[in-house]
Amino acid sequence: MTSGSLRPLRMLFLGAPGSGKGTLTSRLLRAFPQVGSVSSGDLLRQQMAEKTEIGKLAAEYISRGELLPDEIMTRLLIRELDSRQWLTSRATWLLDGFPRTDIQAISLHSALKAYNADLNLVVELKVPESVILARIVNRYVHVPSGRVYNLSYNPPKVPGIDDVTGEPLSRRPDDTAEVFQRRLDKYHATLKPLREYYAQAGILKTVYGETSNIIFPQLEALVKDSFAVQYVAKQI
Ligand SMILES: Nc1nc2c(ncn2[C@@H]2O[C@H](COP(=O)(O)OP(=O)(O)O)[C@@H](O)[C@H]2O)c(=O)[nH]1
Ligand SMILES: Nc1ncnc2c1ncn2[C@@H]1O[C@H](COP(=O)(O)OP(=O)(O)O)[C@@H](O)[C@H]1O
Repeated sequence: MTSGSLRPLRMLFLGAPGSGKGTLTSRLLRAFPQVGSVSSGDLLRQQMAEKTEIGKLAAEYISRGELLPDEIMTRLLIRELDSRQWLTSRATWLLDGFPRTDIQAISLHSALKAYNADLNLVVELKVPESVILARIVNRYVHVPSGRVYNLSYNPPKVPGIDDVTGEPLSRRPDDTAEVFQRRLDKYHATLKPLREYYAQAGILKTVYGETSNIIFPQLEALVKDSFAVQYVAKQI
């Protein structure tokens, strides 16, 4: 149910690579159809597939498990939010993968403040590293849609083929054990100041679990109870 007193949801997902941000975002959007989402990683992979200038640059950084420069990512994401008409106090959206550094968080805050459209919920996913390392080797993605599969957890109906479009799935160039470890190290290095920034702002919440099925109900409750978002029947 929506109510006048509750605010539109503007949420950021924080979580280690492979912790389930993409998976949980898809489930949240099914439960709350009004919410839109932007994944910075998906945006970059689409740019890479289209071989744009930024896509070629992204390929270099992503293959090394390094973060792209803050100002490039901030410009890309603000442009994306603007193109979706989300820079307004009435907008409801979810960000996955950006901001990822405190510099990006400060830049996003100053951009959104001007529209009275700032983030009002940051959720950190806490999943044991041993669990996520095992997932990465089985991850397949459908780049155009951002849909995520896993050979053991949620395999495609037809091997190597996206369930919805019938287009081919692909492995991510940064999902090798070596590059993944670098991304994990980078995540830990950038998380602390980012977590402190949002804890200071009073909008940081944490959800825990070894599986997305354990985490999802925690997420659903966080969103349903505090924000003006339409909730459709429980997702099976
Ligand atoms: N075994 C298992 N795999 C999962 C679970 N949740 C997500 N996955 C898979 O683990 C991989 C990482 O999930 P993803 O949503 O891409 O994580 P992200 O990198 O944080 O966006 C994907 O292949 C998912 O299909 C889970 O609860 N159990
Ligand atoms: N906000 C960002 N700042 C800098 N680089 C980014 C950002 N978002 C994504 N990237 C680049 O794209 C890669 C893939 O991002 P993403 O799909 O979010 O990966 P994961 O969630 O598995 O870490 C990152 O490892 C990084 O190289």
